[in-house]
Amino acid sequence: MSPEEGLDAAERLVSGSRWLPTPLGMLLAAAAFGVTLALVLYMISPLISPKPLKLNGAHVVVTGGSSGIGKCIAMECYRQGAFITLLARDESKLVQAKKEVERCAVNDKQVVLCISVDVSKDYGQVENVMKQAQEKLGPVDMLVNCAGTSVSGKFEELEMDRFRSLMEVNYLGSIYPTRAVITTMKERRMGRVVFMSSQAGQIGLFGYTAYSPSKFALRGLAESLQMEMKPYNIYVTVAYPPDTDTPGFAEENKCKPLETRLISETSGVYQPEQVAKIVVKDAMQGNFNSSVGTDGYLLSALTCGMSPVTSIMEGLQQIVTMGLFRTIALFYLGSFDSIVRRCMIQREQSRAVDKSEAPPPPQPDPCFQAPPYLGCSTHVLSSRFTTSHLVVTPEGAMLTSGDHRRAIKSRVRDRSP
Ligand SMILES: NC(=O)C1=CN([C@@H]2O[C@H](COP(=O)(O)OP(=O)(O)OC[C@H]3O[C@@H](n4cnc5c(N)ncnc54)[C@H](OP(=O)(O)O)[C@@H]3O)[C@@H](O)[C@H]2O)C=CC1
Ligand SMILES: CCCCCCCCCCCCCCCC(=O)[C@@H](N)CO
Repeated sequence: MSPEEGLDAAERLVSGSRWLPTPLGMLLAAAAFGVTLALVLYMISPLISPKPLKLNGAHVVVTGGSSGIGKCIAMECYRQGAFITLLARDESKLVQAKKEVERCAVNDKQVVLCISVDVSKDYGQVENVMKQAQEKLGPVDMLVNCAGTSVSGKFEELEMDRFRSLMEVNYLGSIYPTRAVITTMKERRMGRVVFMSSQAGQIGLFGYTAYSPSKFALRGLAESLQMEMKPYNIYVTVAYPPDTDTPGFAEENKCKPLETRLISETSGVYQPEQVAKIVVKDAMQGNFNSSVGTDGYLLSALTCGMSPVTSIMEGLQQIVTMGLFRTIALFYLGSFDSIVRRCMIQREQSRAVDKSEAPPPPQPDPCFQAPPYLGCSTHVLSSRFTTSHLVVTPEGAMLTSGDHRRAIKSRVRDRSP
């Protein structure tokens, strides 16, 4: 080879486009790497995921099992062959729920037991009831703490006693039943415990100064308990449902501030059957987190904090999406603040009109918690995410769009002579 030829060859090597990565080549390599990584992660994910619990023949205790979400959870478990104990206070509701659950039987050995008890008052009583249930149906495989209630209202208008009573029912009412079954679960080295929090247990909202803390508390309890119980193969699930169409929800709506209503509308209203299906599936799989709907998914990813992960995919998703979701969240927060501000301005304007133009309105329904307004005007409260028509009636009621509006209308009709 002459020196010129050698130089030529070297030049070809340096500039040799055949060997240098092209953009397409780089893309392919990245894709191959991504696919391999996903495959490896998928293969090792069962190593950190718990072994699913089979419900066939299992004993499931559902507190608050006589109504709403709790009743639907009991029905869902019964459909999978479980034996059920329902706990709640009102005996007639329990008997009615027992009948409904029994209709979901898949074999003729299944039993529904119901016992009346207040889960929030006396630990001794709750312990006794759990003993009775375990004597009849065997050790508890899954405990679903669903007994709970909600009250909304402005901080300074809520009765002082509410702050204590919500903490008692929603928080202590979950501690007592859990404490009563956990020792046996540890001995058997198996079990599932579900806590029913709420999306309002992930974000503090206008009107929920008494309710939200009682649901946030469950998260702290669940994280601590999970760390203690993991070596015993006991898995804890915290469920964070959005508004769900239940008797409890209907009751709550009677006295809900407009702001709370408008903000909650963001994530919609779900059916208890939908919520129950998701919660039961997550509990069986031993997932720490159980969320419902798109907003539920966003909220859970965003508020994962130091909570345990139960699959590698879940962890990866959290890592990748955190910044983006926080950005979206800032827009949501902005829109919630704007709802609150507009409602306040609205009230102040109506109050001013009220002062300048007497006659005094008829007795306002204290449940609306809105000062009496005069005149009938339509305003539009809108944000990027919520658009609702706010109608101020002569009686002082504020009507919003959709179902709430119809519901309130009928209430207004009922009240008028
Ligand atoms: N519906 C919703 O929009 C949402 C609800 N949640 C939560 O889900 C759970 C169930 O709600 P939902 O189905 O709407 O409620 P419901 O009011 O329809 O049912 C509540 C159940 O809990 C029982 N209960 C209440 N207090 C006690 C008590 N002290 N001791 C024993 N049992 C009690 C009730 O029976 P009894 O009164 O006879 O005792 C009833 O069986 C609650 O914890 C709630 O906070 C969370 C997010 C959204
Ligand atoms: C990326 C960020 C996404 C943020 C989405 C935020 C959505 C907030 C909606 C909160 C709804 C609260 C429902 C409470 C339900 C409840 O517990 C009561 N109904 C009980 O009766």
